[in-house]
Amino acid sequence: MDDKTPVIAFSKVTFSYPNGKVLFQDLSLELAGGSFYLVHGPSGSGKSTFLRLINRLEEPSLGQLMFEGRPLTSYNPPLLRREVLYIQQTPTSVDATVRENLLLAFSFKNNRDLTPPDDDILKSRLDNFLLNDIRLDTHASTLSVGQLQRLCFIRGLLLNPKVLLLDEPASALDEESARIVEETAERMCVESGLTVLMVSHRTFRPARVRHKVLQIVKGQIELLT
Ligand SMILES: Nc1ncnc2c1ncn2[C@@H]1O[C@H](COP(=O)(O)OP(=O)(O)OP(=O)(O)O)[C@@H](O)[C@H]1O
Repeated sequence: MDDKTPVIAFSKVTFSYPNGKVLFQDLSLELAGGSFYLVHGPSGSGKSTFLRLINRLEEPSLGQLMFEGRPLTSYNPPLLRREVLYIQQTPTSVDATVRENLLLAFSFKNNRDLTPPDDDILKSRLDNFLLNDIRLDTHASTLSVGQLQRLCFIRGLLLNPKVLLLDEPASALDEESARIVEETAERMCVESGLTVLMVSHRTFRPARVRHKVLQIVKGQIELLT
């Protein structure tokens, strides 16, 4: 892949749910690697669906998507989802400790090539997100929604994705925690070349990187810079 290859490309993508409602019609769009995109649009316009198309949680009815110049369909979905990571609005956990939840993806067969981080690293990540009073042996079911939302964010970042799809990552967070999540995504974009797409109803605007806005309007997406 050369520098000019878009990290994600939509080519004539049409998408509708089984009830027939067409959300995207003949959509073509290129997203540049290492950029920070805010995804805007009215409620129900398709922001979550747009993100879910990018890591194959939804499949287009027509057209195709590419990741780093290759059709999404040519990737093994679990490996694709490791590099193109979707963090959904409602945090999810398994019935286990905080440590086991953080390391969940490392137990998957497809991720056996990855080295799981040790407890010191996990603790420091929790500290960075104002979760310093949570022990790794704590059962995840005792966490609040806001704490779980941060846990899911940390868990995703441990996989070092290339593209981060954030669907309202701060919806359950207080102002300080929300800023930490948003600024961490921004810092990783600036320092590690992570491509970020963020749906957010907050007024967050990245300060260190020139962001772009993807505005969903009537089945199309306008790129505003
Ligand atoms: N699984 C589904 N089956 C049928 N329709 C769906 C499904 N998921 C979403 N929709 C519909 O598709 C449309 C877009 O939903 P989506 O969640 O992508 O919008 P959104 O812009 O993220 O909304 P919000 O800002 O309210 O979260 C909505 O009208 C929704 O009701």
